[in-house]
Amino acid sequence: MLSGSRPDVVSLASPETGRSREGGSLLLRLLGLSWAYRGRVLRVLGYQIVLLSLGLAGLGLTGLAIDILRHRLDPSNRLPDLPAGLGRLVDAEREPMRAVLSIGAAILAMAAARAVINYGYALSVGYLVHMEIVPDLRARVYDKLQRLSFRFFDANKSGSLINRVTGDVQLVRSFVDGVLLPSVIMVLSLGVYVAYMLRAHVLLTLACLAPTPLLWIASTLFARWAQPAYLRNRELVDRMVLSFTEGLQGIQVIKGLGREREVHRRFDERSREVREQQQETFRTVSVLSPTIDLLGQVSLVILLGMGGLLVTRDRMTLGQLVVFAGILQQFSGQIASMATIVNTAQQSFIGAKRVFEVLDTPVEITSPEAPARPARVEGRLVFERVTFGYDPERPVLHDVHLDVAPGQFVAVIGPTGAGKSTLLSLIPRFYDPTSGRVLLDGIDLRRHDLDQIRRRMGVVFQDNFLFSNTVAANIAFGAPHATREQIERAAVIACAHEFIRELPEGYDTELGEAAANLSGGQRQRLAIARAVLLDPPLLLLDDPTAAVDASTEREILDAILSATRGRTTIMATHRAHLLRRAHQVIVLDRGRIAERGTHEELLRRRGHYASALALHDAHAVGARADDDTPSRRAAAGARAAEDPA
Ligand SMILES: Nc1ncnc2c1ncn2[C@@H]1O[C@H](COP(=O)(O)OP(=O)(O)OP(=O)(O)O)[C@@H](O)[C@H]1O
Repeated sequence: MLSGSRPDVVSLASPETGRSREGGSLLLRLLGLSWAYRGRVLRVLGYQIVLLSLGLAGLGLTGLAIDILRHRLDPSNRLPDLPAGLGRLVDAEREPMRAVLSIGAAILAMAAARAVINYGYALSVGYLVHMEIVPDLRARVYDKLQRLSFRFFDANKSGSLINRVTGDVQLVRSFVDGVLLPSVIMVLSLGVYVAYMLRAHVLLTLACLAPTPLLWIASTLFARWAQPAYLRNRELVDRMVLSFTEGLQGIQVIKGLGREREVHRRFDERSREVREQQQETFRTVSVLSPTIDLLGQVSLVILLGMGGLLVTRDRMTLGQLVVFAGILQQFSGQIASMATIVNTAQQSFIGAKRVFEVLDTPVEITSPEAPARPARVEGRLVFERVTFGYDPERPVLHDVHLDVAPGQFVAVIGPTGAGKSTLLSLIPRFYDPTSGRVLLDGIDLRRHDLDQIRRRMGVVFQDNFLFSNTVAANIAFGAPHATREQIERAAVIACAHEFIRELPEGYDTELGEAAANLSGGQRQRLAIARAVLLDPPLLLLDDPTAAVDASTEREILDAILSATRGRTTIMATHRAHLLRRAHQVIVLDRGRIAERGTHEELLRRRGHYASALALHDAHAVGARADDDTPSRRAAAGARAAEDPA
């Protein structure tokens, strides 16, 4: 026997648990992710190496021009050696101005080349992050969310999930274009600059680089502060997004109860929390950049003092000092960009942690390695001593036994919270039992191929989601390759064909968001058509008449009865019209089967069943609770049984 799956943690890690996975492993993982795009990353770096070389060559040429001019003004100053190509074209000794102008033209040509290469670089980076990394990662997170089990969605708020697919994926992307590429470029440039400076003057270089360790200290201190601040920010944004989506999804209730102001105020509060936290973060982040900038300027002051001394003592030419200063300025510029890199890195680590949490969550409900794939499903369904709890310590179904023969119609009735929906949700394996087994045609559901069994079950809920697409596409949602004939046949079974034909464009009519342009009864019939499209041997209906008013109930009842014909059907319902037609009625009470039998048998017993029917009847007519004595309930149950619908 298979044991029930009981993962202890499906909730995404809290900040505390998340911290253990920080640092090195996160960085390695991000590097691993970037490795998948190494071709384009290398191309982008190639562009940068060319840009760097051109920049350095331009600076070197500027130094040459200055030294040629110095020699012209005072011939005792050494005339620099021109690069071979330029030396052959012009004699700097005899025609210094021509030499300077030629150098100027070369610098201009190189600047033009840099502009073109910069354009190619920008395009390449844009393509890499926006056309490759973000869509790939978003698809991976979305795909994982689709495969995760209901337990995961019970434990995690939609605001946080939405934010992970949208904002956090962008933060992960920023690791590539905001951290990895700039860091490699920075290290490369700094390496070249330092080599260049060392060649010009070792002591001067070491003196100028003396403040550099302070930069690392500043960055480390910042990183330590920033991680928790950025994590808190993501959580606050989660709450704001949740408040926003609830405001949209619950708009009917909000307006119905006149609570717009209250809801607006709550959203404002969430938004204010984000704003205030961001403001605080911004204040601290803003200290980093000037600090690093200031340290860079200290190097320049050292250069001016020491470099000036070297020139006056003729240990260095003025041109060399100018080139040195230019390179040091570039060096400081790169160091200043470190502030942005460190800041982006902290944000991308937090985003990555949250994205990886989703990607790493184990998929609790899966197919076995070698699943049973029976060619035909007869539809015999057996619950064998099934106990289940959303929290395994607190079962909501206790020791449930049930044997449903192929083609039988079983109705489940019971007071609210008795466990009817829960019982139904174990059949398509939305959850697995904590103990016991559910068998389909004698095989444990957990041994079946998950997709195959789900495709062989039609499911209709109390309130069914329809997509903003055509009527036909909605009916064929579970079977996109269904023919128009199959779609229409399903609609006929669901008593929906007539009203669909009367829609402006029939089956091609576009439904609005959540099918707001249809009535409740019409929406429910489309859901029934969707469930019966591929003629599933099993049909599960969870109180399908609950969300519709009395006037549309009759047409749905006909649709339901037509859909159940010839299939094993399990339906949670309180409708006497349906209960009377069930082969077996199960009465659930606090997660246990309290009674079972046919409608008539159970009515005669005047026990739980009669009470449950009566309770429903009493609610339906708005009876007062204090009238709800057992004898009244039984009598009302008998009345409900007479009710044709
Ligand atoms: N996703 C969930 N997570 C945790 N507890 C849940 C979840 N869904 C239902 N429950 C709890 O399980 C118990 C059974 O709920 P269930 O929805 O199965 O009852 P029901 O008989 O279908 O009720 P109703 O007639 O009101 O739909 C209830 O106590 C409910 O609070």
